[in-house]
Amino acid sequence: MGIEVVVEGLTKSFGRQNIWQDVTLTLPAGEVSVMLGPSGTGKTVFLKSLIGLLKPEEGRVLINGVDMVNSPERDIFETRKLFGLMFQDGALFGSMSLFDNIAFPLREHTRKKESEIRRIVMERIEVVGLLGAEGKLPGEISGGMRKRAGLARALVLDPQIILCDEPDSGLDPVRTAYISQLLIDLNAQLDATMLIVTHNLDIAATVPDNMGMLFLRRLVTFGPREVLLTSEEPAVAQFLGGRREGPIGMSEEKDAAALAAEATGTRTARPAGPREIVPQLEPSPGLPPRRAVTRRRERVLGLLDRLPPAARAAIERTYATGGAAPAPAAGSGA
Ligand SMILES: Nc1ncnc2c1ncn2[C@@H]1O[C@H](COP(=O)(O)OP(=O)(O)OP(=O)(O)O)[C@@H](O)[C@H]1O
Repeated sequence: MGIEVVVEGLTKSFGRQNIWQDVTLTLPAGEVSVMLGPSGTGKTVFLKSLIGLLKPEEGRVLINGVDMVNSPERDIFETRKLFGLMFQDGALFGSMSLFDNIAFPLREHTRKKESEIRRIVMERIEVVGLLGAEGKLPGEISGGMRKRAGLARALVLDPQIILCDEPDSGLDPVRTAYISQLLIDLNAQLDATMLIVTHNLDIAATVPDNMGMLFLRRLVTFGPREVLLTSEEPAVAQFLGGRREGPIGMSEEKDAAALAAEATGTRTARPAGPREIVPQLEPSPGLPPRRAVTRRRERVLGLLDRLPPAARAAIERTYATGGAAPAPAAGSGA
């Protein structure tokens, strides 16, 4: 089963530029979580901080008792082996075939024989639907295939924590839907803890068990998906509605004048419709059910008293219908 990741009071700056401060959240073991946020809010910096590639000035990231910020490098290096990383562009070596790209972590970090490496690589290639393409160079395949190859490479060391940075970037809506399904299928097969960074509203609506959002150097919220999906926090509602009206501007934050003008002149603005919570994706036929589902249900029902009323009602509806039927979100979400 995947491993819980506990983030406590994390603050990161580059020189005088603060990226985010006091970020506290827990990625529940084996569940799928999504981190949303406008461009430049430090989502990639957050992923890199979780694996200890960037060092926040304050706070801790606890994984199996190792603090990825402050523990000795030796422990951080060992713990990093628990992770599978999928970067935005697939981060493949251009001169190597897909097979060699995917085999790379095994050749680099293990002493496995070539026959064993071949077995593992071909298994992962099959999981991501790339059988037959293993001899091709990254430049000979589409962006979607490169992403899937990047995902296959992230999986060869049997990760217990998988981090995906914008798995949808550069993909059309259909390919994005396939990637969404693949992420859920992987979770069903591996039971790994997963964190996906994305701007994509379809992924946000259908994939995660939990969701958070970074905005204005803070974690706006993090919790069961229903909390964010029913949130009336202006930045969350604007982001999920994909609207111009609201506190998020072209360069992250609107100034006061722009907000005031908007407040007096929005009569012509597109009205916000009610938000719906669509059902979460199920694993593809033939795959085992996600083990996270039962654990999550218990965990979330235990949290109910502490959640906002709209989220509570949405969770109760989800579980009353076995999680399969759509449930309208309470409130319009501004
Ligand atoms: N190594 C670095 N040194 C200095 N500044 C950095 C470094 N890495 C990231 N930054 C800055 O941190 C900020 C956040 O970057 P990051 O890539 O994490 O944003 P993001 O939310 O992932 O954006 P996007 O959604 O556009 O990918 C940016 O202003 C970026 O310039």
